[in-house]
Amino acid sequence: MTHRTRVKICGITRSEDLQAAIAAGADAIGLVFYDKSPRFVSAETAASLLPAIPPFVTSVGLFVNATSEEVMAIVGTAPVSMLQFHGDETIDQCCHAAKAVNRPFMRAIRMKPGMTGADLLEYEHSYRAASRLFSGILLDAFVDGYGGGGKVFDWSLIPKELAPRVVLSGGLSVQNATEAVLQVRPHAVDVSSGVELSKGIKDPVKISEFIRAVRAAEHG
Ligand SMILES: O=C(O)c1ccccc1N[C@@H]1O[C@H](COP(=O)(O)O)[C@@H](O)[C@H]1O
Repeated sequence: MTHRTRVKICGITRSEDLQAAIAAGADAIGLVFYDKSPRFVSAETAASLLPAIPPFVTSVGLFVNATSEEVMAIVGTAPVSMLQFHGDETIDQCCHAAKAVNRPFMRAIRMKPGMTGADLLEYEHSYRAASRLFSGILLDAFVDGYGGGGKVFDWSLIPKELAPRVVLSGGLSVQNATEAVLQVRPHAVDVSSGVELSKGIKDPVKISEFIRAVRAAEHG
């Protein structure tokens, strides 16, 4: 049986980009609540976008070093269905914030030079043991500014046994999506800058070609 690789389109800031992602078949929509990001959306903007997200499409709120109180305030206004912690948060901070809003969460791990597959297995194990709200790890390249840098990391570092539970991100695009899915066989892929016209502005053509490239790999 072929696995259907889930696709998250991250960094949506505008209604027309949201519509394009949904029409193309995205499984998840990422909203960046990090005010230093060019893809930042306020809780109010996010709240205005959320009603257009249909059932069975997950809304993901991305946070970088936010306090539990800040997460509570944002989710109170914009009730996303899942959290993504993409900064330097500790395990305790992630678990505490997720518990405060009773939402499942993903932990982004930025692949620092020297990080090994064993480190990834250890991270996953520690988070899983720490909270029932932990949903999985997202792997990204290590870039300045925490994320959205369009940089690819060495996929061969991902242990085979971990791949089916991983969200793969970092520099994915129409050009490498098929190869990424064929090589890694991740649970899901996450893309932001690779489907943009300019920072924070998505390209509907690139979104639909990206999802088509992922689907093509599923039969490869
Ligand atoms: O998109 C951002 O601006 C961002 C800022 C801070 C942390 C994470 C951010 N985005 C996430 O980074 C990865 C990789 O993005 P890209 O595809 O390489 O551009 C992805 O998960 C984004 O959601």
